[in-house]
Amino acid sequence: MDLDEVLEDESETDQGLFDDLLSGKPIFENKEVLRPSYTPHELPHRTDQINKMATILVAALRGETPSNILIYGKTGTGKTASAKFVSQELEATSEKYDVPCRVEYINCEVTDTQYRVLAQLANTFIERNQAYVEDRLTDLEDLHERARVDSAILADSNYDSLGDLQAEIDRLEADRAEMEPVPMTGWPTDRVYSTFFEAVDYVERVAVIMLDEIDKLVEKSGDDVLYNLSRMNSELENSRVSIIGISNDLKFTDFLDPRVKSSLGEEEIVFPPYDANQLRDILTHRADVSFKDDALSEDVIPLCAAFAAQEHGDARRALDLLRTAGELAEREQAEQVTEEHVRKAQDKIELDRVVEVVRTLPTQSKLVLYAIVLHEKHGVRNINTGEVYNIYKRLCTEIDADVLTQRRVTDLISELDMLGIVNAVVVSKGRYGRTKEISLSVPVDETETVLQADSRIGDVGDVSPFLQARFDGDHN
Ligand SMILES: Nc1ncnc2c1ncn2[C@@H]1O[C@H](COP(=O)(O)OP(=O)(O)OP(=O)(O)O)[C@@H](O)[C@H]1O
Repeated sequence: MDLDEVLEDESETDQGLFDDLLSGKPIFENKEVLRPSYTPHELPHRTDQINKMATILVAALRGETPSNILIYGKTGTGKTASAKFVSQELEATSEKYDVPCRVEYINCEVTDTQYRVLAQLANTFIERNQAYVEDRLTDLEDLHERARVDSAILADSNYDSLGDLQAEIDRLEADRAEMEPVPMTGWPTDRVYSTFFEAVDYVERVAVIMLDEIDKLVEKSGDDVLYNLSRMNSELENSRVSIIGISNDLKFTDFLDPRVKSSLGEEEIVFPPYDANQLRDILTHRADVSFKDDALSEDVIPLCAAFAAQEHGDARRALDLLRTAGELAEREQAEQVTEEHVRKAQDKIELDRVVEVVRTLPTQSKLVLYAIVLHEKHGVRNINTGEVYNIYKRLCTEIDADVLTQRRVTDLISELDMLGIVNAVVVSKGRYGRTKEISLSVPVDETETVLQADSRIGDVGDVSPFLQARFDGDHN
């Protein structure tokens, strides 16, 4: 087949679906760098916090117990990224100097009960101990082989005789047989705790336990696990445990037992929100690696930084905006990312947030919201609670759901208000008292689509004739 034939042949099978998309100049050099999962090697404007953490944790490298640390700061202020960066450095240095030091990271939003936290810790240390025992056994069995040929080599070891050596091998094998992982449910908590305790104390080491989103753990399961972890050191013989707690919520320690509170908060490090200039630096650092040269027009980074600074200085939001703006430009096959793309990205992120919030509402709240949406769709705004309630009741009957009292519905409306989905303002009606005027703060069509995607709400039949009559009656 010559070239012409190949081309002709290809044109028959290849519809050019991807060619168009590939033909534009690429915007990104490496998009992964803008994703939340990426841990940056450089964290501008966090030097003070990183140095402070390192000054406290260096004790671990001296074989001492580092003070416990509590890290506070709003979302997206670099707490997790900084703590992970310091942990990686700590473990790397501990390997370099052969000091046994381990950092265990636990995300308490996922691992949110005392049982799960202890089980995860126990299993990690059991795995480490198993690896340690395997290595030791390999070395000792090798020594045993060689000593059987020439027992003189034992003089350089810790063993006086082949019998001693064999006894140590037997002991390790017995330990190995006993190392049983903790199941993810089913054991009494005491047993999980003592298994973790024995696992961590099996060899000499400093274990730094990093509890990210620690406030979620306390909220869900109380402070027992923190109490148990913080008093372990007085009973451990070989190892030491130190805790780093990370929290968005400055007030969560109010709920702690005073002993836990003072032990956990031995050192406190605050991560303040970033201002627009700092966000600009952070974005510039990341953009250098993630975008092609000249892919960003001049005002893109300052605008992303300004938008994110308005939202409590959140670096995650700033990076999301930059990545989404880049993706929108890529989709349009634009040569450059522009201010317009950033504005569209801002709208898109906001809409995604709303969709997520609405999608995860409980059914009753969805019904109340649907009642408000239906009013808006019929051009009726600023309705009062009674009007919402009437349609809500009708919707409940349609899908056979329990009908809540008007008082409960009022509470649900307040919750929707707090989530930023509706706007409920109290207005005075003179001598008729005060009433709430409720309107939707989010786009009506998208909200309706998300609500209808719920299988129960999707079952609502055609309510428009009923609604039309009602609206006509009430508002004309
Ligand atoms: N100084 C910085 N330099 C570079 N990237 C940063 C910096 N601070 C934060 N980031 C990035 O911002 C995103 C959010 O940071 P991080 O997860 O550390 O925030 P956080 O304070 O732990 O937030 P949350 O409490 O919501 O978990 C991550 O992608 C992180 O890499």
